[in-house]
Amino acid sequence: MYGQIVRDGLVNVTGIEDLGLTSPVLQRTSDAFFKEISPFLLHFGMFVPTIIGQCTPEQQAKWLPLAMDLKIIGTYAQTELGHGTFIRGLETTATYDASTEQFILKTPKLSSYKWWAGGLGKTANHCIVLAQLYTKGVCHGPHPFIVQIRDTETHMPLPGIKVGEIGPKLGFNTADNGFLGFEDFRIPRENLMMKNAQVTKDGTYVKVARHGKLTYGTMVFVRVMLVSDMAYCLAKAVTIAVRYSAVRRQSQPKPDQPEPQVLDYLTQQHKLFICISTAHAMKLTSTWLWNTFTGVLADMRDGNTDTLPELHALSSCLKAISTSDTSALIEQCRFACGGHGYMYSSNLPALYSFATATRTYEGDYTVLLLQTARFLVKSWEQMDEGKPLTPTLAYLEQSRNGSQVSWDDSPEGIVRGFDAVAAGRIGACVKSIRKHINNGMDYEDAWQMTTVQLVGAAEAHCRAVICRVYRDETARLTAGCSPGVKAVLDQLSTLYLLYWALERTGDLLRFSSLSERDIENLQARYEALLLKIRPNAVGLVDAFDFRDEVLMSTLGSYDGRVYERLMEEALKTPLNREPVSDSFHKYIKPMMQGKL
Ligand SMILES: CCCCCCCC/C=C\CCCC(=O)SCCNC(=O)CCNC(=O)[C@H](O)C(C)(C)COP(=O)(O)OP(=O)(O)OC[C@H]1O[C@@H](n2cnc3c(N)ncnc32)[C@H](O)[C@@H]1OP(=O)(O)O
Ligand SMILES: Cc1cc2nc3c(=O)[nH]c(=O)nc-3n(C[C@H](O)[C@H](O)[C@H](O)COP(=O)(O)OP(=O)(O)OC[C@H]3O[C@@H](n4cnc5c(N)ncnc54)[C@H](O)[C@@H]3O)c2cc1C
Repeated sequence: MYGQIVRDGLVNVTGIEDLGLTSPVLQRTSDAFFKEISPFLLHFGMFVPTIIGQCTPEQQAKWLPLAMDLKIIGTYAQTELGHGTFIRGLETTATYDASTEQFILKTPKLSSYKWWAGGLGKTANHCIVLAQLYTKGVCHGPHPFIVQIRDTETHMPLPGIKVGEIGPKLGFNTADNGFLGFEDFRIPRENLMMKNAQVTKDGTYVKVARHGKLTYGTMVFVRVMLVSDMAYCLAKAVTIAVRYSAVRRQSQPKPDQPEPQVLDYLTQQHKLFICISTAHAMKLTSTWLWNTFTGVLADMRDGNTDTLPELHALSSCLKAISTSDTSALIEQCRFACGGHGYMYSSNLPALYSFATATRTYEGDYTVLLLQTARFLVKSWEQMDEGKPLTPTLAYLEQSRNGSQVSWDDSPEGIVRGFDAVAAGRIGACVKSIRKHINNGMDYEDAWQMTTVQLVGAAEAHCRAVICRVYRDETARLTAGCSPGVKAVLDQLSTLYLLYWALERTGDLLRFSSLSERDIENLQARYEALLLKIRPNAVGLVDAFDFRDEVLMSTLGSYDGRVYERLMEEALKTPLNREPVSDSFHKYIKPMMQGKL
């Protein structure tokens, strides 16, 4: 299994590199090789971006060509057995020895061992290691180091290195996630990645970057990328589920009628059409986020880090919500396919196991939403002090006078409704924190007592951002489309708004003038829209344009030969090589004969 996945991975990487293909094609072409994950994912996904983001030009000149030519294979080892979220609590140390101009790496306890890095177990010979930097007896916090861990000729672990694979997981079982321990392992001073901080030969620590969190830059980049990855992953899952639902016929609602396509059931449309809308919503939002990200990078190149906090807040909540929504909706796609959706050959289990992992890695869902909440509360307090708000928080102004937003069920009105919900929930959090403080709590305890509400406020803010971006970008991009295409894409964006308005009626009743009758109207409009989308459902997923080789699904292939493909895959199962398993003769027959 591992050998084959490495072979496929190299064919994929070297083949595409030779063809000089761009990342979208890389993304689609890669998926034609793996149902799960390549052991080389972290090399290109984090090792190379960290060299670019954390190394000086001189260091890049040394390491980047080696990495891009696959002369070294890397990964990103930050998480430890004992710490993942709390980076400032990482236990691996890098202590500078000025007499030899080296750092000494140590994992002092079992809990200090690096754990999880993709490709670390058996594939990588280098890695980025986040370690607490000590020099002249002072700890300067977590810093990135580039560390060779295996001999590039023999691939044997270097002396002082303990490395191996962490074992089976829910998914990602071809990712070769590993563990790594250091026993007084020495690396040259130059292996500290010195773009944001340096250590001179005599051990003097020099802070270069104005912002203390630029070390975390790779995580922001990956979070931004993951939003796009989620759109792509969900689009594959809903392509499989909609195509299968068009082929599958089941039950007999009317005695004199043939069994209908299950796609004709309104409940099936309710399960699946939000998945089509969400794939579009996340793709458009990810492009908007990417443009925001590149804008902040440009500002930072000019020495201006003022826009970084908003980018951190946006990337955190959009990564959390996109991965959470995608995990839930891919599972919904599986549910929609009945028993055959549970077959590994459907590819829905593998898509689910990938998506649900993203809810955790690169920042746990709750933790990242609390990071966004921290920014929202600070923004509210700045608004109270009369300071200007950042663009994505302009809606807070509407809540300043505390008046309730009047409900308007037009698409723009619903977007304003979500703004009102976000503003109201943030305001409620601020009120809760202040109440606890007035009752004698310190700020940290008052914050902790409000965290359940804070997570909800961050989710509401993120939903409001997605709704607004999805609607605005759809309007902008369909301006030049044919009326037919515009109508269908408008239906999808309206469906997203109606779906989430119905999911959040409690909040809308609390923070707008929404009435019971309005809710009835929303429900009726939603159901009517499902029926309108039905005729275009298969065309909409075909438009995602996944080749069968990329979908890798017995249920989602373009020709619809579902039952033939299921049987073809079943007959390939090793257990079907012989009519009678040798376990019969070894165990079952003796048992039947009372001889066990
Ligand atoms: C081709 C591309 C392909 C991409 C796809 C690749 C897929 C690869 C597959 C799998 C890889 C998985 C890899 C990993 O999982 S790597 C490990 C990821 N780990 C994490 O994400 C850890 C999450 N934890 C954190 O981010 C932080 O610990 C924290 C939760 C933010 C808390 O940190 P800390 O306690 O230091 O921070 P505070 O809460 O006290 O905040 C201090 C101030 O710093 C600001 N801050 C925090 N983080 C950032 C950041 N990333 N960027 C900018 N600013 C940040 C925070 O807002 C506070 O600011 P303030 O002004 O409010 O004080
Ligand atoms: C498939 C996969 C691949 C991975 N690949 C890599 C990799 O290549 N490199 C790497 O370095 N890491 C990798 N990781 C590790 C990943 O980054 C961590 O698992 C993730 O950051 C979460 O940290 P944790 O596991 O310590 O969970 P914890 O933070 O211990 O979370 C446990 C629980 O505590 C809660 N919690 C934690 N802190 C707070 C808080 N402040 N407030 C409220 N609740 C809190 C969480 O919400 C969660 O419910 C990978 C993980 C997975 C699953």
